[in-house]
Amino acid sequence: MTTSTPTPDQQAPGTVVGEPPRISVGVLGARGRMGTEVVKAVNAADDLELVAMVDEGDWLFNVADAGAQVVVDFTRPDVVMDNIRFCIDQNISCVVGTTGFDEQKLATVAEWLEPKPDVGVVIAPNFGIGAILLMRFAQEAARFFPSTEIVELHHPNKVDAPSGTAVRTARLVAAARRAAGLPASPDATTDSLPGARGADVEGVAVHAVRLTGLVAHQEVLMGAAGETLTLRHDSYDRASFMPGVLLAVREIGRRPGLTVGLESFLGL
Ligand SMILES: NC(=O)C1=CN([C@@H]2O[C@H](COP(=O)(O)OP(=O)(O)OC[C@H]3O[C@@H](n4cnc5c(N)ncnc54)[C@H](OP(=O)(O)O)[C@@H]3O)[C@@H](O)[C@H]2O)C=CC1
Ligand SMILES: O=C(O)C1=N[C@H](C(=O)O)C[C@H](O)C1
Repeated sequence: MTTSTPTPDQQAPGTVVGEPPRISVGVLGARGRMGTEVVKAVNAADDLELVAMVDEGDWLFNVADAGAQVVVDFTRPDVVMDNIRFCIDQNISCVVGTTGFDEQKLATVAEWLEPKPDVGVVIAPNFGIGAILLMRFAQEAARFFPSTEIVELHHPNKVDAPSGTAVRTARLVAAARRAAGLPASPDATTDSLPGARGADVEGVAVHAVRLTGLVAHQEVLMGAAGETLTLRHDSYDRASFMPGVLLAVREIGRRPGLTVGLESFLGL
């Protein structure tokens, strides 16, 4: 099917001719590592308009006063819930990349959204398309391997460990293992030094490396008798997260309620 823009004489009476209205976007954590990149990406997009930039100590009402329709949050796990609550109260949809969400926090956000049928919130631990695909591949492969461990590797200033992506990947792998009726992993969990075997996320060991020079990387290692499968994703630049963030900003107005992960926005 081909489409063309109607000329003024073909236009229905009362229809305004011209570009569709731009989506007004506010950024929380705007001067942070991710926020800076989001500001750049929004400014470069013809269909989006940056209307507010908020950091710690700034007046959060700025985003509402500026008429933001969508807020993007890359702040800190200890402040993100207050930000989401504020936005929902103000009928502003949210695209949240900040990490630190457990089932209880997700349920709380879903509850806040119940009386707000026009507000959407998407909470995604990773907006990188490759990272999202890695999670899906790990979920698919998990049932074929008795052993799975996850190694996540990040820049030294990361605020949390393990990463939100690694925790979500481990939970998806654990769910796939349970669904397939796999017994607990056969791998020894004893460590002679505390921490040597990593963190236990629903029976999946997660190891966190922090290293100058890295950005965001993850390996999922799976083992069976005589073979291993290694899935690896590397974000070498924070630009890698931007197509996912912009997709979420454009889509969230059409997706009321809570969405966890970007998978459904990608048709996965
Ligand atoms: N989902 C994804 O794809 C990705 C998620 N992340 C996650 O995003 C989060 C941020 O990461 P990163 O950008 O590296 O962190 P930074 O520390 O670089 O940025 C956080 C920013 O948030 C600001 N901030 C702190 N408190 C508030 C507040 N109450 N309101 C508004 N702004 C506030 C900070 O300001 P100040 O410095 O003045 O305190 C800072 O500018 C982390 O949870 C990280 O894991 C990161 C990359 C990708
Ligand atoms: O803090 C980061 O940098 C990142 N945080 C997210 C996470 O914790 O999973 C996403 C990505 O790994 C980068």
